[in-house]
Amino acid sequence: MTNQDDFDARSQAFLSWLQSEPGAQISSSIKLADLRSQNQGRAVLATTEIAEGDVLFSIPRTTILSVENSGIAARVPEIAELDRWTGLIVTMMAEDRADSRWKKYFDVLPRAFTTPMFWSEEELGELAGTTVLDQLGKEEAETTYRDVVKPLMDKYPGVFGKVDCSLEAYHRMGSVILSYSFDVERDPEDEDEEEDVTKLPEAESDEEDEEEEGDKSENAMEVDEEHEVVEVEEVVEEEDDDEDEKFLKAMVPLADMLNGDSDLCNAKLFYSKDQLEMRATKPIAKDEQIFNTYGDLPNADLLRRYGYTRFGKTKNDVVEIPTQIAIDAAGVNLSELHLKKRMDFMLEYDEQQDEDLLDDSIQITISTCAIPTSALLLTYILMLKPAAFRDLRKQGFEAVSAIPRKSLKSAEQQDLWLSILRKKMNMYKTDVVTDENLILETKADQNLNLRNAIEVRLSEKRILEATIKKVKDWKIRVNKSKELISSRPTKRARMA
Ligand SMILES: C[S@@+](CC[C@H](N)C(=O)[O-])C[C@H]1O[C@@H](n2cnc3c(N)ncnc32)[C@H](O)[C@@H]1O
Repeated sequence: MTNQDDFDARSQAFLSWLQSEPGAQISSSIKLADLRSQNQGRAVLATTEIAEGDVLFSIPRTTILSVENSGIAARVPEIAELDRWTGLIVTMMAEDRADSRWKKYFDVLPRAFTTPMFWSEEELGELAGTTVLDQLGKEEAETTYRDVVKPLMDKYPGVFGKVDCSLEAYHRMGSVILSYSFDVERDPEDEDEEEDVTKLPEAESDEEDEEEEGDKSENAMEVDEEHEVVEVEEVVEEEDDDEDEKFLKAMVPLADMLNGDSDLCNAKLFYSKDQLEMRATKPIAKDEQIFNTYGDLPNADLLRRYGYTRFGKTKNDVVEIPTQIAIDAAGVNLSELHLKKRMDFMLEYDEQQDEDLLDDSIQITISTCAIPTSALLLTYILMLKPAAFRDLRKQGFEAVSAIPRKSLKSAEQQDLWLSILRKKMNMYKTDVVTDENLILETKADQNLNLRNAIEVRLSEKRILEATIKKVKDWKIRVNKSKELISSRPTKRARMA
């Protein structure tokens, strides 16, 4: 059998299996297609014109692959104690066998990935300076495998004796879940009407949360009173206990065969009590690809989670500067004790005012290319002369919020931020000009990983370049503000 025949046969067998599941329905207006030549794997295409609101397919809740639907948890009670993520990994490792109910589904799930989790050390080196490396979580995952997953599998040879229990299989399932799973609300009937829409477990800024909410309510469609459907979110990674209770981490066959594109998204998954339904959210032309959205993610996140980048489409990109770099630079003249006092003050400010001066990283978005006010406040407070800091502390947190914005853009801050931005720029392996040349000669079909790495790091460096220019252009009215100490390290600090 040729590779192509095998690919097509798997797609066909998968669709036949799904159609045979009681209650499952797949419209004849869609088909699975092979877009491997475009590095997009399987994809769903329209076979006819589709109207907005049309149901493309409907999957019973009983068909989804989840801890609850698999019989494994009944034989391995410890699975109930695991977090949703690890629980599903362990369940899927046990289900990945010839006689599994989901065998035909496993046959179309990937066994190889283009995500950096599977890159060589040399390839990872190409991502130096980007946030992808910090957020990879490979060591953490391997610790969970060693300390939790492997001992559990060894304890139940009757369940795991004949399946692949290797670290590779564990990483593979983790990656499948990261890029294919959904968070499905467990029991929509228990919810207040207002809260029917699934929420993103990952904490975004308040502003973004509000936007998400608005978006979802707009998209949530009601069919009729008994058959209410609400939108299901593509999975995000972070966990907390509430989310564990409310949302089921699940693999939804066929729903996960839609590729993602936040600009071209024309379908969404909605749920009712018993079914999950993929519906067109726009009119779709014959032969058009049907896209879901994975959210407005920066290319760095698309690469880390899904193994692709949107070539040249950078509108969601961000640069993240570790906050520690700003603290080290701005606090260079402070003794350990004084630095601690200021940090404590800001920690309390963050808690009480719901601000994020001391987040792990400072994010500069491509849409602003500007230092966030919270970051300017952080370095401003660290650079205050001792008497000015004592005054500020005495006046309390309202005085922090009332600091005039123009004081934040002083000559001292300008010097400091230019040095921070340049430091971040120097963390990348190459400079902008080198990458601009390199990207032209690095073809995706010849070296996809390198091409993706260049897409991510070049965009980040361009954001930094634009931000440096903006900071240089700050309109500084007073030459030297009296309340700030110079950002330049003193002799004592430099020697230390
Ligand atoms: C939920 S699956 C979609 C189905 C997948 N194409 C397949 O063959 O099984 C997500 C994966 O599809 C690929 N993918 C999704 N959207 C893509 C896009 N816009 N461009 C390139 N690859 C994409 C990535 O490999 C991603 O990890």
